[in-house]
Amino acid sequence: MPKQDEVKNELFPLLLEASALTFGTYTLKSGRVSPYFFTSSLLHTSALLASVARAYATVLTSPPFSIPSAVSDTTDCAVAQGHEPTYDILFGPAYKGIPISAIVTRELEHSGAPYSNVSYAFNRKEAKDHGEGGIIVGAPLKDKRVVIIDDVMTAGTALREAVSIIQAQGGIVVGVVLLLTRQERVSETESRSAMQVAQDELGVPVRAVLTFEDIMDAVERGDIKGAGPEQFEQMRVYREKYGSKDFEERTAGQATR
Ligand SMILES: O=P(O)(O)OC[C@H]1O[C@H](OP(=O)(O)OP(=O)(O)O)[C@H](O)[C@@H]1O
Ligand SMILES: O=C(O)c1cc(=O)[nH]c(=O)[nH]1
Repeated sequence: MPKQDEVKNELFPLLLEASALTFGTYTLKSGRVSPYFFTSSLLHTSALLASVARAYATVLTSPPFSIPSAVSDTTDCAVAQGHEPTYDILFGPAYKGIPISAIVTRELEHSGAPYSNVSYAFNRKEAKDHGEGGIIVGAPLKDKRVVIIDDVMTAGTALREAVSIIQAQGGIVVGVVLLLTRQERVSETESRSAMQVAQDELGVPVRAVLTFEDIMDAVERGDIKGAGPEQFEQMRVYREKYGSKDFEERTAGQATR
């Protein structure tokens, strides 16, 4: 089983146990009214934080975020020296991205010497006008390769804000890693997902440990306490309204295979 599927299988039941996924009526940052909500702020125990950190770190230490290290030619045959990161900094957008960027940076220390200088940074939602001032906390971003780490992506507003903050500081966005992509269209006029738009426009990899499809499948199987056929139908209707084009294309492709 691919490493990233193993991570998903380990993490998903823990998220459910922590009630990080709930069903009801929720107004989102985008103004959309959703029948489900993912609350990463409930992942606050040391055991859960450890699992969350491992999940992100697994993605970040695998291609395309990590690449084989420079080969050594001290002998006639070149020998690969493991992997090294393609990034210098993990950036967590305020607020929920903040603890995540810190715990994942800490977790990377277990991945060997090439990761020991990976740093974290995050923004303040309001600029500080005393002390060190400014809106960035953590590593300076100028000329650094930055991966954005967030919990969930819906319409991509938080991601766009993070990209402009990083670019204004002279940083270079080289990737995005999320816990959950809700696979929604960006807007009425942009039917691609926020994830696809970010990949197309920034030209960088965007990955999520879990997808909306994973949640739908789990609800359909009856694996989630408090979510049955009624919730499945509400999610189906919500997907009709806000599902992205790339999501539709993939499910159509699966149906014809
Ligand atoms: O893709 P989008 O439509 O932007 O929605 C997703 C964003 O919304 C939430 O943050 P939010 O800013 O609501 O709150 P927080 O301060 O609790 O992190 C979430 O943590 C994502 O960052
Ligand atoms: O789009 C959002 O605002 C949003 C969705 C979600 O599932 N969880 C969250 O924290 N924010």
